[in-house]
Amino acid sequence: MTQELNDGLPAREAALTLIDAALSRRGGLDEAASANGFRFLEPRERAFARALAMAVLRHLGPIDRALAARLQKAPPDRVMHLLRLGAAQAFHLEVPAFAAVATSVELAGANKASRPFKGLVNAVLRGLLRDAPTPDSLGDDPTLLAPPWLYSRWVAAFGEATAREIAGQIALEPATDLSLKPNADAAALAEALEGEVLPGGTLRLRRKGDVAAWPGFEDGSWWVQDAAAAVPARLLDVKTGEAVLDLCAAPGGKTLQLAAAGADVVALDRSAARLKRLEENLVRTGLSAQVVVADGAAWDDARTFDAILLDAPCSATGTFRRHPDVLWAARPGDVASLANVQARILDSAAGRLKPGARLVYCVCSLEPEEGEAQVEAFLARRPDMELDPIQPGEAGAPEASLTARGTLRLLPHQLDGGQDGFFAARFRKAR
Ligand SMILES: C[S@@+](CC[C@H](N)C(=O)[O-])C[C@H]1O[C@@H](n2cnc3c(N)ncnc32)[C@H](O)[C@@H]1O
Repeated sequence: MTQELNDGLPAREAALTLIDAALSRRGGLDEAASANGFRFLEPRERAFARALAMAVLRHLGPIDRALAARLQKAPPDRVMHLLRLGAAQAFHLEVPAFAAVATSVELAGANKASRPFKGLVNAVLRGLLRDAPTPDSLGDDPTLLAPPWLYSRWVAAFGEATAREIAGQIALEPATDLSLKPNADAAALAEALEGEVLPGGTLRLRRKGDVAAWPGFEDGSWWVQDAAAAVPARLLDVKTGEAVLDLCAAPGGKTLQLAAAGADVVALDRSAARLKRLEENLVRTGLSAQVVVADGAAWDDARTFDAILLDAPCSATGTFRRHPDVLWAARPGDVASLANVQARILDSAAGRLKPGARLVYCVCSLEPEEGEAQVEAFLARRPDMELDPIQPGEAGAPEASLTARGTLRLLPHQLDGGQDGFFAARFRKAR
């Protein structure tokens, strides 16, 4: 083993931890990435470990299928992750085949649980690289990129052709999107950051790296927010001085939009830890909001509002471009139980609106139970609420995302370069 390959071993070992955490529990990847063992790696190693784990998770379906064809029975988890890591490096990260194999074999030998499988790791990876030398020959077919149960749901909801388009986005690395403060010079920032201004005003960049070092970060001219995630707050069209409640606010991308538009914002969330990030974002951007830690369904406060944004907790299946782990950690029962939570918070939101006030409900989910079905059930429960149809081209949303009902079903492939999957609907309370 050369020194150069040895240098990459801590990052690869850390990647194994990330993969294991991502596949074993919801939120596991983020948890593992903020654990001390990971944070104390050199920044370069940390970035490499993350890139390795992402490459595995973005291509997990096809990689696992190719490996399964070479394994008589499933090996222990660590061995399976090592095989996945070897395959992802060789097929998707331009790591030379010999290095992908040698480092996986070395790491197999470094641990008691995987040591007996050193020979298997070597043989399986060598065979795979010999017989399937390109990602295409590995079978990087969109229909394999999502877990089968989720893919079947997307076929049922959107049809086979659209489900393929959606799933095809799983393998692609997303751009970085920025939301700009209204007084920021979009053209100057676009030039400085080599970005493109999208309809609606999001600045899309291809650059990677430490965003805190980019022009405009320190002076709070922008914050990172996916193009689709920026749409719902625009739909509220808030005015200076309006009383606005952001009912599931943290880490605060949408609160910043509402505050930047001049509204008097209450930013509520159940998670104090996530609200800390929201407060840091407010300080950096020089914006203000009243921050409240509470359960949005049971907040003991009698105030009513001109507008409410409810970006509800959800299965987050639409965020797979940056969080491919959500696809593999989600369980079929999650959608129904989250839909119940959403309904409770929606009802609470309706009770906090002034007569004639607006409510925007959104979720970063691709699942109809959390979107279209949630809207119909809410309207049936609340005769005092009516749908306020969204107009074509409103808020910078691609026209293809507008449904016949006047809600938005933003799908990942509907924007050149991709976007998160989101659902949004706007309601108005009777006067
Ligand atoms: C999709 S995220 C919100 C993202 C945020 N709107 C933004 O743009 O940055 C959902 C949030 O709902 C919060 N949450 C979950 N259950 C809640 C509840 N019952 N009441 C209030 N917040 C809740 C979570 O802590 C999480 O921060």
